[in-house]
Formats: sequence, C-alpha cells, structure tokens
Amino acid sequence: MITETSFLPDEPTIRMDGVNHGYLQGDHVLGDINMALRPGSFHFLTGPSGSGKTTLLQLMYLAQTPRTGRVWLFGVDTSRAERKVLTNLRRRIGVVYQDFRLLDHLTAYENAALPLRVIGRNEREYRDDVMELLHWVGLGERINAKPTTLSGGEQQRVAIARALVNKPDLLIADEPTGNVDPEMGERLIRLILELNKRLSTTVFIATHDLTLVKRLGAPVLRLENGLLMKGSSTGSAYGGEDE
Ligand SMILES: Nc1ncnc2c1ncn2[C@@H]1O[C@H](COP(=O)(O)OP(=O)(O)OP(=O)(O)O)[C@@H](O)[C@H]1O
Repeated sequence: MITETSFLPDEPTIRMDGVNHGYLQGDHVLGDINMALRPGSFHFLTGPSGSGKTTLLQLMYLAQTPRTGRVWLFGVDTSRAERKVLTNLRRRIGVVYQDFRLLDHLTAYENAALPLRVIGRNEREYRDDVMELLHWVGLGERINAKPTTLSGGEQQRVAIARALVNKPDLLIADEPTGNVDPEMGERLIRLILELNKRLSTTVFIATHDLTLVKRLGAPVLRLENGLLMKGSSTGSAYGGEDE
C-alpha cells in the first residue's frame, strides 16, 4: 500500500495499463486502454457521442475505478494508494465538468475561489488572482452573480476559472467550450494553452469541436470502439508515451 506521495518528475503525469471499463455486465465502454501522457503535454480527445470520453476522463480524475487494469497518476499506482494519498493526488488535478457543478448558493467569485478555500488559503492572498482570472474569462462584471442568474456560457467560464485557479499540474476538461460562441471558445482554449506553456500543466481536453482542434493543431487522441487511437479515425491504436 502506498502511504505517501513522492514527486517523480520523470514519470508520466498519467498512465493507464490495460484499462477496461463498463457499466453493465458484459459491456465494454473502454477496452484495453494503454496510454501515457508526458508532463507538460497538451492533447485533445475526440470520438463519437457515447464512445466513452467522459468515462475515460472520470477514470483519470479518480471518480471511477477501472473494472480491470491500472491507473497511475504522477507516478503513483492509484490501485495501491491510501485514501489520503489519493486525496492529495486529486488536489493536483483541475477538472472542468461537462455539467459545470457550480454551487448555487455561492457567487461566481466564491465558486472560482473554492479550491483555494478548501486547502485553507487566506482570502487576502488570493483575492486579486481570482479577480484577474475572472476578468480574463470575461466575467469581470459578474463576479457577484449566483450561478442560477448566469447563462450556460457564463457558468462554463466560472467552471474553467475554478479548474485553473489552483494552477493544477493536470487539467482535465470535458467539453469546456460546449456552451460558448466560437470566439470565446478559442479564447478559453488559448488561456489553457498559456497555462500549459507557462506552468507546464499537462492538459487533456475532450471536445466535439473539430474546427477548434484543427485550428490549434494540438495532438489528438480519438476513442473508437473502446480503443484509443492516435489522430484521425484511420490512425493507429495508441499504446504508449506521447511524442
Ligand atoms: N452511469 C452510467 N451507467 C450506465 N451507463 C453509462 C453510465 N455513464 C455512461 N454510460 C454509458 O457509457 C457509454 C459511454 O458514455 P460516456 O458519457 O463516457 O460517452 P461520451 O463519449 O462522453 O459521450 P458524449 O460525447 O455524448 O458526452 C454510453 O453508452 C453511456 O450510455
């Protein structure tokens, strides 16, 4: 059993060995996923609706445990780690959920600042950073608004700010531009790219937006029939460290 997190900089940020997962007896939403993401890499994940993108992301941020196979995070085999270690690993991941998961009783500012509050940071230290981030995602005028009064796109931008506020080592985003116009979508992805370059954050983004993917030119992995393929639908099965 692993009881503490040691930092292993040369290890992939995330590695999956023989991961198989499904929900109903006999189904295989994901079959034999083998992959490794290098620290500081940036990937898009595409695939038809229902191909298992959200499932794969949930396995990455430990919201689900694979039926078989292993998930390694920051060099730690999560199947052998204690709960306390898993909590610490999880805190190094920023997640943008497809359904946002904002807290309705908190303002946009409070929602975005939540990860910092949870780890006990002093508001005086982080207030300016959170405000700057909210301005950057175009919500400078809406910092005191509650989620129920925000549009879908505005809620999505709060969710992105919340995922980035802690400068995570790994950012996982499920359709982060699904509710904003193309211009705002590109601006948000460029913000994430900046984080990727400046802080070497590893980024993994599931999206249907193939136009955006093409324009940004980042490597693409594609889920098809339960397998992870490189690039387009004609690409080869993905079985190793990314280039
Ligand atoms: N909690 C669940 N219980 C049962 N089946 C589920 C559950 N979650 C997902 N599934 C099924 O697993 C398959 C993959 O779903 P998933 O949401 O991972 O796909 P996706 O590629 O993210 O889809 P989309 O692009 O539409 O969001 C689908 O057939 C879905 O119906």
